[in-house]
Amino acid sequence: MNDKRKDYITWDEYFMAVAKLAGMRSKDPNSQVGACIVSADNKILSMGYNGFPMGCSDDEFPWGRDDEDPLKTKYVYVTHSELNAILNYRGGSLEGAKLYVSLFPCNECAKAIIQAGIKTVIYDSDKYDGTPAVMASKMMFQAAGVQFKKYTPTDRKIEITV
Ligand SMILES: O=c1[nH]c(=O)n([C@H]2C[C@H](O)[C@@H](COP(=O)(O)O)O2)cc1CO
Ligand SMILES: [Zn+2]
Repeated sequence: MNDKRKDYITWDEYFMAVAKLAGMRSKDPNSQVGACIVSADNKILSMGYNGFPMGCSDDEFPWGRDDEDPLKTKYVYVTHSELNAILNYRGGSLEGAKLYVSLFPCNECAKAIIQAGIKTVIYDSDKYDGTPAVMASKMMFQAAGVQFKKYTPTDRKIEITV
């Protein structure tokens, strides 16, 4: 029994699973998004999920998507998972870091990702591909030299009992 075990999870599986675990904290009834920021040498630096800013109650602010009054929708209040992960990092620079995220970043998050110095984005769902927000993100990432690559799912099911 000198050999190491063989069925350990890969770095990509680990960090995407951590991103999705963070997303499980989201109160959004429609899209739960999680993000995990990792250093170039594979150390987790920060995590985040989509939610309302501190002091803005999950029970009082609206979670709806459609209303003629934009103030009655979540969109004007919610902080995206990627921005939360960037803002949750209190350790200094994110230059050269990688971001794992369960949904392709919108244009506002893309701006923050670029300005934070994050150089690689690994995403899972791209369900808003083709929308102006995602098209703008992709254009900005390309212009700024941020690599983005789709996470390749494996057939491994990661289950945790807590
Ligand atoms: O990059 C993202 N990161 C992120 O956290 N979100 C959040 C904002 C909202 O709470 C939710 C999107 O809501 P919906 O799919 O119902 O439009 O996901 C949305 C995006 C992209 O749209
Ligand atoms: Zn966003």
